[in-house]
Amino acid sequence: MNIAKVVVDVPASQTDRVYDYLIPEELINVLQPGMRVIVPFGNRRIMGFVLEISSSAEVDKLKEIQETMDLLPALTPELLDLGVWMGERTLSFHITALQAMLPQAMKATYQKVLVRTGNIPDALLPLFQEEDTSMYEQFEHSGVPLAVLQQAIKAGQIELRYQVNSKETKKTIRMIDADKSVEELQEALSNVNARAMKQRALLEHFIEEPGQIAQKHLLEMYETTGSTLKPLLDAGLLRSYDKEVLRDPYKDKQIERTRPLQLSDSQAKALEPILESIQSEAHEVFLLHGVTGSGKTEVYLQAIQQVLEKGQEAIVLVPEIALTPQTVNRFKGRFGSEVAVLHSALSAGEKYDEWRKIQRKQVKVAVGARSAIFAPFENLGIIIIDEEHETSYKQEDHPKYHARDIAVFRGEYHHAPVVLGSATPSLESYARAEKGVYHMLELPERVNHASMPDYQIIDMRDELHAGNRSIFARELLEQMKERIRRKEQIVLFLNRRGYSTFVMCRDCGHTVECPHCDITLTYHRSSEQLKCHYCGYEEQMPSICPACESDTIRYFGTGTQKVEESLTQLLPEARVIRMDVDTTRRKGAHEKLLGAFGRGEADILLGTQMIAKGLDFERVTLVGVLAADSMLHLPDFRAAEKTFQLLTQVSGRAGRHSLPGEVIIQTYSPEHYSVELAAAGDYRPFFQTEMQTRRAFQYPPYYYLALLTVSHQNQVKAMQTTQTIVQLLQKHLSDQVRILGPTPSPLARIKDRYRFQCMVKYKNEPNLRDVIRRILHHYEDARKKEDLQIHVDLQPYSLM
Ligand SMILES: Nc1ncnc2c1ncn2[C@@H]1O[C@H](COP(=O)(O)OP(=O)(O)OP(=O)(O)O)[C@@H](O)[C@H]1O
Ligand SMILES: [Zn+2]
Ligand SMILES: [Zn+2]
Repeated sequence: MNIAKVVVDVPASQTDRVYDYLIPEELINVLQPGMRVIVPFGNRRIMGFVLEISSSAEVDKLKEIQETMDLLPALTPELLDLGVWMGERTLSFHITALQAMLPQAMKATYQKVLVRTGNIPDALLPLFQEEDTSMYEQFEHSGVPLAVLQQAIKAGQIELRYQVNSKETKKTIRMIDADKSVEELQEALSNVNARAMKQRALLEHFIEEPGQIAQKHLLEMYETTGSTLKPLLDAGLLRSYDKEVLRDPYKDKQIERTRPLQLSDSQAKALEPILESIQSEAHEVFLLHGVTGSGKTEVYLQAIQQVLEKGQEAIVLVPEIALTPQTVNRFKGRFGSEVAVLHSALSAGEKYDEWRKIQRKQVKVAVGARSAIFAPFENLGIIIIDEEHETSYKQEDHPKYHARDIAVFRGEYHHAPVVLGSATPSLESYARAEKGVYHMLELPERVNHASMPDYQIIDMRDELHAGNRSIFARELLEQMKERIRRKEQIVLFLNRRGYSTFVMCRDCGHTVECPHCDITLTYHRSSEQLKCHYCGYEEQMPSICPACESDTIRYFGTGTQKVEESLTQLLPEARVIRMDVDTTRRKGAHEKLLGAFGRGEADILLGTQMIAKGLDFERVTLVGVLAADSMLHLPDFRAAEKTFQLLTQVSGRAGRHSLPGEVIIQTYSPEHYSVELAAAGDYRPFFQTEMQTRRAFQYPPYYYLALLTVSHQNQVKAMQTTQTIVQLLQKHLSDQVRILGPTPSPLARIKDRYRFQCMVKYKNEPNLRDVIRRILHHYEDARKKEDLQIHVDLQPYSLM
């Protein structure tokens, strides 16, 4: 068993295979599948994953593995299997799929450090001496066999950490400890001037309470500063050093512990089959369809509790924008320090620390956005995907996986249930549940007998005809005044997607576009700049029209800033909190703003997508949607579905507790079924209507899609390549497929590259992946040498 099968970190189709390497003497019995190693490749040293240890090789002359990066596998056997499957499914390189499962910090350049975490064996003592850490290099020069170190690591006595060579990944705190015996300190104390009270106090501290203490804490305790400490350090009585700490971003927060609630009848009914699946270890996918405020989270919590009682682990996925402190606290409140949170707002280092807690089995629940689906648990008892319809569960970069598919893979592997929860399930999932592929569970009512809110749809064209040119319909303004009078709260939602503030000349109609992309520039008021959201291009807002030189060039559209200004004019008494990318850029800002709103420090919460989900505030009784149809006109077959989902979610913030809620929807398309049916608050009629459209136009869930996008600086080249690809597809696929294209992409040019696409619609095409793989292979040279790009997205969510 001295051969390792290795996938190397060279993402290209020629190298997308397994290589054999010889395991050197000192790594035999140390290397395990899932560890990363450094191997010679050509004339380079590169990283690779060990997939398997074997006794036979394909070829005779083998190169040797140079060193190992890990002493504990970075990927479990399950995740190694998943890597193969994911690579196949998403047409990604195997190495890309494997890398995607690790936290960012592990992909960067690193430095290995050994950290003392228990009583260490004698052989390793010299490495540490008095310190708690030792550079790995020292170990390499020590002559101690790797197996000894590995044993100590497995026994939890030492930990191997990757310190990324950037500041943010490593967090240390300054510690102070006595550097002399208690007797010596006592003697020193008698020599300290009696008037140096604070110095004496510090020395007395270490006499009475020997042991290390954080400097900050020590100084606070004795209400003194570093200048008191310094003479004691200089005299060698005390010593200071930095200690690495595992960051816990939620540590300092007091989170109130909660207990399981008495379930309503329908909650209990929904929980029952999930518990059964957990108990009997029979994998099943559940679709928990529950209206907003129906208590889905409580069902998740109680299912997780059962899993923990069985000694198993749980993954909970929440969309990025719903990963608010409020959401996190619901899990932390129930399971305390058993919970790790994987959130993209954390620094790379913080994320890495949370990941390590999972790897080291210090936690049992992982709550996080999409990539948390790869949490390296080995005894999973349940996977929950909340708001399962969210398109952010699909990764847009390679590997282009959907978290739902990964969840099902892992659920099958662990014989564990997967629970997909939503008030507005994706059409794909609901259709599967109707067919019996998924097990449908329903929560048709809100908890505590709270009723669903009342709806009003307001046609903004009527407002205009009646002479109202403001952003707010008269009715909405009246209702807002009323709520403020009653000391209730209001949520105002403005959908920014597809509704940007663009600049147009009133005289000639000229709009200012990005010189590199076929898209209008967006006006940013704070900097008076026009920006391109695709390539980052910026220019000064012009004062005269570049086309006709008239000075009537203005910005159009409604941004949150503009709404806020209007509110100040029309409702000067209202206290407004605005939440958008601008006001939440700073770390912790999100939490602060929501906290203030929760404490009633504002009457109106005005925001974009980020306030649509997960918020549960008792006094919110009015929700206003300012532009319901802004998304309807996007070139996306899911436009109606997304509109319906968003309207339902936002509306769901109103009247969740004892006070009744009301929703006012402003729109220019009041007759559109997605607006009407969202107002009716009924999912099924929407599902049925939308399914008919999908069937008629041959879209999912009736058909599968593959989207190929070709881009090149030369427009003709991009077009012709797409044309050839279409011909190849036609030749090699069955007659059942429909191939659309070549057509220019909706975003026809980005960063000076022209983009063309073709779309394959199919029901059953077992050859498809092979054919596409061959096409990609065929263009491999051109992609490298001529800078041709071909992107393949199977089951795409972004069609732009
Ligand atoms: N059995 C119960 N008894 C009392 N209160 C409950 C119960 N279940 C849930 N709640 C409370 O009801 C409120 C709404 O529940 P929850 O937020 O879980 O609903 P949800 O279905 O996840 O809603 P949404 O989809 O809108 O986020 C919460 O404040 C929750 O604490
Ligand atoms: Zn003009
Ligand atoms: Zn641009």
